[in-house]
Amino acid sequence: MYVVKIGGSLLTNKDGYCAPNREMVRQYASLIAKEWDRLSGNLILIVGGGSYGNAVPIRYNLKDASLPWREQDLSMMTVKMFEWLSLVTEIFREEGVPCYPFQTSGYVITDDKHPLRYFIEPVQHVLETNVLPVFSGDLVFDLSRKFTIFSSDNIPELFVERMRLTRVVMMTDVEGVMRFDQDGHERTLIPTVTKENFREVLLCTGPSRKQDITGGMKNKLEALLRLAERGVEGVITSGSDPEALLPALFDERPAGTFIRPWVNNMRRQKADVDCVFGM
Ligand SMILES: Nc1ncnc2c1ncn2[C@@H]1O[C@H](COP(=O)(O)OP(=O)(O)OP(=O)(O)O)[C@@H](O)[C@H]1O
Ligand SMILES: C=C(C)CCOP(=O)(O)O
Repeated sequence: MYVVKIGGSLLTNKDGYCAPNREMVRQYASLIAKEWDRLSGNLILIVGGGSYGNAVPIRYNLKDASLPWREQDLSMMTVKMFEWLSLVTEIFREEGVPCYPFQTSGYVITDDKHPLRYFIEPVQHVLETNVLPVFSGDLVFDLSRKFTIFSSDNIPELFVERMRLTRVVMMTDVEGVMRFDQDGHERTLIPTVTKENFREVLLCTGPSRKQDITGGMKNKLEALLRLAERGVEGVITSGSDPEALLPALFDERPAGTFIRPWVNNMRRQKADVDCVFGM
C-alpha cells in the first residue's frame, strides 16, 4: 500500500482564502488516471489543507478551542474542508479516477491532539472496490481540548496498524528537507534521513513561510519519523511537476529527501519496534 499526500502549497494558492488551483488538481488526476490499472487498490490519496485548512480556522477562531470561537461557526472548518475534498473528488472523477472522500472528524477522536480512536474499516472496503480513498485534515473532536485542528500530515499514521504501508510520499513546494547556511541564504538538500542523523535534521526544520497553522516541514518530518520506526519508507519531494509522482512512489532512491525506516516492515511486530523518536 502506498500513500501520497499532495501539499496544499501545490493544490491551492496557500496565501489566499479557499483558493483552489484547479489546473494542478487536474494534472495530478490525469496522471493517476493514466496509471490507474497499476495504482487502483494500492493507493491512498491525501490532499493538504492549503488555503482551506490553514485559512478557515483563522477566520472563524477555530485554531484552538481556547480562543473565543462561536458555536454557529464550529461547522465551518469541516464544511469548507469537505467543499475542498468534494472539488478534488469531482475533478478526479471527470479525469477518470473513481474516488471516495472521507471526512476526518467522522472517524477520528483525539485526546490532547493525539489520535485515540479511529475507524479505518470503510477505507479497506473502498480500496477493495478499486476506488481511490481521498483524505484531508479537519477539525476533530478531542477529549481534553473539546476540538483540535488535525493536520493532513498526520493522516498516514492512522493506517499503519491496519495496513502494510510500503511508502508514504509527501509532495510539496520545496525540493525536500533543506539545510540553510548560517546567514540563511545558501541551502542544500538533505538527501537521506536515518536513525543516525534524524535529530540533527529535525533541527533544520521549521514552520511554513506561507499561511500555515500546522507546523510546516517540522510536522511533516516528525510524522514520517514515527512511520520510519514502524518500518515505513518516507519521501518528501517537490510536486510542482506532477510527473514527479510516479518516481517518488516507485523509484528505489527517489528525488528529494528519503526517510529510511529503521525496522523491517515485513517482520514488524509491536514488540520489535525500535522506538527512538516518539511512538
Ligand atoms: N528545513 C526546511 N526545508 C524545506 N522547507 C522548510 C524547512 N523548514 C521549513 N520549511 C517550510 O516548509 C514548507 C512546506 O511545508 P507546508 O506545510 O507549507 O507544505 P504543504 O504540505 O505543501 O502544505 P499543506 O500543509 O497546506 O498541505 C516550505 O515551503 C518551507 O517554507
Ligand atoms: C486541513 C486542516 C484542517 C488543517 C491544515 O492542514 P494541513 O495544511 O494539511 O496540515
